[in-house]
Amino acid sequence: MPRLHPFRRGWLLRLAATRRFQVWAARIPFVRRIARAKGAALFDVVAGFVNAQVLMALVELRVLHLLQDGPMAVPQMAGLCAVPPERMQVLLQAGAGLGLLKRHADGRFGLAIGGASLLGVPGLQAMILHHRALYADLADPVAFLRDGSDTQLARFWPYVFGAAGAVDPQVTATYSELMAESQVLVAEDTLRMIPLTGVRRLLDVGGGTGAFLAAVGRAYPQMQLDLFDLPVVLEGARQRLADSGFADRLALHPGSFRDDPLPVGADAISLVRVLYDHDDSTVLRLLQAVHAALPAGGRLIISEPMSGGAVPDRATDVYFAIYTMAMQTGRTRSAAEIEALLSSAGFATISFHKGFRPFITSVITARRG
Ligand SMILES: CC(C)=CCC/C(C)=C/CC/C(C)=C/C=C/C(C)=C/C=C/C=C(C)/C=C/C=C(C)/C=C/C=C(C)/C=C/CC(C)(C)O
Ligand SMILES: C[S@@+](CC[C@H](N)C(=O)[O-])C[C@H]1O[C@@H](n2cnc3c(N)ncnc32)[C@H](O)[C@@H]1O
Repeated sequence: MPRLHPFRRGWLLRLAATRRFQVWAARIPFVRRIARAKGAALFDVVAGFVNAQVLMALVELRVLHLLQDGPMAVPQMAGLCAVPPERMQVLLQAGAGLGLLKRHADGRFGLAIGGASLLGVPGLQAMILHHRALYADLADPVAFLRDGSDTQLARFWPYVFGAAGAVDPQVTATYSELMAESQVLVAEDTLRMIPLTGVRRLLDVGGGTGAFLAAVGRAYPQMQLDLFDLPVVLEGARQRLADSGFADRLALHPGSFRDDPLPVGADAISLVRVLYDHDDSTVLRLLQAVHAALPAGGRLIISEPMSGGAVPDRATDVYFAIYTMAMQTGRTRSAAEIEALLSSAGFATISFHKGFRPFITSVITARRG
C-alpha cells in the first residue's frame, strides 16, 4: 500500500473491509486490477498449506526425479508411485499449477523450470521432507503459540541445546548432513556480499562439518582456516575434510562456546547460522567471547536469515521466525537487534548487508575497536 496519512490509511482500511466497496472495486477498470491482485495474494496465503503438502507429496514420491529424463504419461507415473491414476492426474495437474511441472499438449507431464531448479538446489528436497516435523508442530497453531513446549522440531535438532557429549553420533550425522547441504547457497551468498580479501586466518565458530570453510578455502587459497564446533560434530568434519584438498591449512578446535574459550590467532571470525539458534543471553556471551578472541581491528562476519524488523519480510518473518520458535532455543532477529547485541559486546563499525536473497541469508560485519 502507498504511504498515506494515518487518517486516510484508517479510512481506506475500513473501506477495504466492506463488501460494498469490494463489489464497487470489481467494476471500476483501474481499481479492478488492484482488487484482483490483492485477492490473488490473499488466496495464496489462504491456500499456502495445501501448496506445501502438494510439494511434500511430489518430493516424497520422487516425481521430479522420475521426470528428469523426460515427460511421462499419467498411468505410467501412477504405476511407479503406487497412486491411483485419477488421483495421480490431480497431483500432477497441481504440480503444474504450482509451476513445478509442465503439462504437455499430449497430456503427459514433464518438469517445468521451477521443478528442475528445485532439483538443482543442494539439500532442498531433504529440507522439504524434514518439514513434516514443523507441519506437525503447527497442526494447532493457537495451541503452539500459547504453549510450544513440546515440539517435534526441538527433538529434530537436539544438540542445539548444547548437550555436547550426550548426543548420538548417528543423529549428529543426519543433522550435519542437512546443514552442510543447505550451507552451499548460504556460503555462496555470503562470499558474494563480503569479500574476505586481506583476511589471513578465519575462525568459523559453529561451523558444523566445515562447508563454509570449504567454500572460503576454494576462493582464498592462501587463507588459514580454523573450525570450532562441538566435539561430536567435529568427528564428522574430520572425515569429510580429510580429503578436501586443504587439510594442511585447516585446524579443528573441538569445544562448546558455552563453556570453553574460543581459540585466538584468527584476524576474522565468522558465525554462520549460529546466532538464531540461541537466546539473547547466550548470544551476548558468545559475542563477548568472539570480541575477546579477536585482535584490535579484527573482523566479525555474521551471516543468517534476518527478520525485516520495521519492514516485515515475507520469508524471514514467517518461515524462519516460526521455525526458530518451534525449535524453542533461539529466535530470528532483525539486523537492528543483532547490531544492539554487537554494541553491547563492545564491537564498533557495524554494517548490515541485506541479502539479495534474504530467505537464504543476510550479513552483518563488525570490527573490534
Ligand atoms: C533462457 C530462457 C529462455 C529462459 C531462462 C530461464 C531462467 C533464467 C531460469 C532460471 C533457472 C534457475 C537458474 C533457477 C535457479 C533457482 C534457484 C537457485 C532457486 C533457489 C531456491 C532456494 C530455496 C527455495 C531455498 C530454501 C531454503 C530453505 C527452506 C532453508 C531452510 C533452512 C533451515 C530450516 C535452517 C535451519 C537451521 C537452524 C536449525 C535454524 O539452525
Ligand atoms: C545451524 S548449525 C550451522 C552450521 C553451519 N555454520 C552452517 O551454516 O551450516 C549451528 C552449528 O552450531 C553448533 N553449535 C551449537 N551449539 C554449540 C556450542 N555450544 N558450541 C559450539 N558449537 C555449537 C552446532 O553444532 C552446529 O554445527
